[in-house]
Amino acid sequence: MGVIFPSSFLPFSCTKIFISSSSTFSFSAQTRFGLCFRAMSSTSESQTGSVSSSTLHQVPGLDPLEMDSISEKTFERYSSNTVKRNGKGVSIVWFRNDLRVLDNEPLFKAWVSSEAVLPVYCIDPRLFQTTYHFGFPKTGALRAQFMIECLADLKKNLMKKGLNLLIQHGKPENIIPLLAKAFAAHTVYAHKETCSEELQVERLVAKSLRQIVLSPAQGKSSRSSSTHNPKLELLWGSTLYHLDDLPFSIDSLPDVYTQFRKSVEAKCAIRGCIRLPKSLGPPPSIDDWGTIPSIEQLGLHSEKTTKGMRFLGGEAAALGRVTEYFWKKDLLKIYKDTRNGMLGPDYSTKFSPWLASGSLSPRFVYEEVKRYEKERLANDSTYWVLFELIWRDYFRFISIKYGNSLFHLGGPRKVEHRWRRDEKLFEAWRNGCTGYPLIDANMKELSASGFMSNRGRQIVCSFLVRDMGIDWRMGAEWFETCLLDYDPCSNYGNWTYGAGVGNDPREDRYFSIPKQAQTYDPDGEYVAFWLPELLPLPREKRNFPGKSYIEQVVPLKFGNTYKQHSQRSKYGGRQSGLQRR
Ligand SMILES: Cc1cc2nc3c(=O)[nH]c(=O)nc-3n(C[C@H](O)[C@H](O)[C@H](O)COP(=O)(O)OP(=O)(O)OC[C@H]3O[C@@H](n4cnc5c(N)ncnc54)[C@H](O)[C@@H]3O)c2cc1C
Ligand SMILES: Nc1ncnc2c1ncn2[C@@H]1O[C@H](COP(=O)(O)OP(=O)(O)OP(=O)(O)O)[C@@H](O)[C@H]1O
Repeated sequence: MGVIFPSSFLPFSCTKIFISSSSTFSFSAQTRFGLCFRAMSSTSESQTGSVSSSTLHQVPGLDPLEMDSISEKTFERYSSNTVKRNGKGVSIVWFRNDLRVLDNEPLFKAWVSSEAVLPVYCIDPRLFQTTYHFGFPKTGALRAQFMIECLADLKKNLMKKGLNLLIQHGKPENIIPLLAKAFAAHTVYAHKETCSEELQVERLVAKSLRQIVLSPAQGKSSRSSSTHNPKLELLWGSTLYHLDDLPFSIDSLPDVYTQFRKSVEAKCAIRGCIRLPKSLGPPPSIDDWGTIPSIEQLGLHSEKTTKGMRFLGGEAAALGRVTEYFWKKDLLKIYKDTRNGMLGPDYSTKFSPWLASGSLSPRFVYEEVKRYEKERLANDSTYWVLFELIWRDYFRFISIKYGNSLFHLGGPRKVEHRWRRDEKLFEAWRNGCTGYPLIDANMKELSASGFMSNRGRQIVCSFLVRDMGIDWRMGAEWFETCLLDYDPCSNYGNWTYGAGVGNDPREDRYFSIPKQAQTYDPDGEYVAFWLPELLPLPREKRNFPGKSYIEQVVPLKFGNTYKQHSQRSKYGGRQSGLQRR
């Protein structure tokens, strides 16, 4: 099919970047291999006590050949010889936040229903504009880099399956219909999203496809004798439990997590992963498949992670991380005991960046947990990973039920509260200069690596909204910029929880900094890693450095020391301290 394409273009205006960059780093397969990383041993640093403030961990800590071999074997294990193709003409797969081959239903359906599949990814300029209220970069450089790596790996994996990935720069509603017309595609398959920005794009794509008229003579796609429009078929595929299998309608989805979890666990089964044939080819004939952009072409400056964790984007890395965490390091069996850690790659799975980009299917994680339980052991820890993944499901389904109120100041419960928008305080929080080492270390980790532990996220969220009294959406939007695993449902869902405007049965989720420091960083290893100036202090002083550290920008709501805090609580302070879940 010798069709001439609209050539790639870059309609982006340069976005202001908030995090400064000291060096340039342009991704290529070669540079990825060439980077110097220290591989992790099977125990985390916090367990061994050997913290070096310059440590950089690649996640996963596997070499590229090992990752390739893991993904080959996994694809092999998940391929099917029995599925049959029975369609005509061309179908399009519009990739969105589902940058994977394994367990990808749109890809499967497109293959079954056509003679040729055209996989497309549109680099949407809106993703590189600014956040809704406070004008931060919508996508920070580290997540953009991660996305670039995901695209490179997706292209590679599709090529292994006999296809390719067409990369186009522009809005899907402009590009997809042009392609549908050029290839006389009968259907565009994609995964369904739930938040209004993504839903709006779906509506626009559907609308512009309706304006494309294909004659019966166009392509081999027409099954009828009359003219027709290409269809947009949206499929559910981002959660463990399928939307259609929920035991309640979305309107009556339980607001309380525990009720939601118990109900789905009792009444729903998790569907098996979709199995694809070994080859999905041939693709339609295309002269120019487009190029994966560099970070600069996205209007951003490259940033290099030099300490902490450096996550590799892509499905091969995602499958590698599952293998590393479950099978190689055998960490699944202790997950529940380690998951509240903050330092190093091994206290928790670190699956979230790949889950958010869709390079990893939660159903695949489920099947791996079950395999591990069968082949190694089943305990509270093996179950707890699923428990946490159900939180992810919960926030996604809540986003359908509550729509935009998830993003509104009063949250789903429409809570009235006076919030501050003190820029100076916010800047201190964002830059990690609050005078509280635990807050500062976490915020520095976020800026430097695009990641923060769940414990850290809860602590810095509580500090911003409770101790500083700042509009929680400022924090949520900053997380939106920085997080590699940014996902609107999990991010805004957790922030509404932390701000007390979500559906949390515990209304005042206050985290006492001194108590959190004493419980989760008793030797100050975490804070000394991110704030090396604290390293010379005695371990018990690192979280309580007094005048030897920068001045505290606000007092704590319930006092500055753990002791004081306990006394106040006794005399009527709100419930605080350890907030495990
Ligand atoms: C204020 C705040 C903002 C957050 N923003 C995001 C976000 O944008 N994207 C995101 O994926 N997670 C978010 N989380 C949830 C959680 O912090 C991360 O999913 C987790 O830290 C990722 O690390 P992990 O993969 O090692 O998690 P693990 O502890 O290994 O958990 C396994 C998986 O379970 C899911 N999960 C665990 N905890 C939660 C949770 N509280 N909510 C939803 N899913 C969960 C994640 O998919 C995670 O990968 C946020 C939490 C808070 C408190
Ligand atoms: N994927 C997403 N990422 C971040 N924010 C999102 C996403 N999808 C939707 N939103 C948020 O949803 C909100 C939609 O705002 P909008 O004002 O259009 O909603 P609304 O319900 O009409 O609000 P209002 O009632 O105040 O007019 C914005 O805050 C926007 O940032």
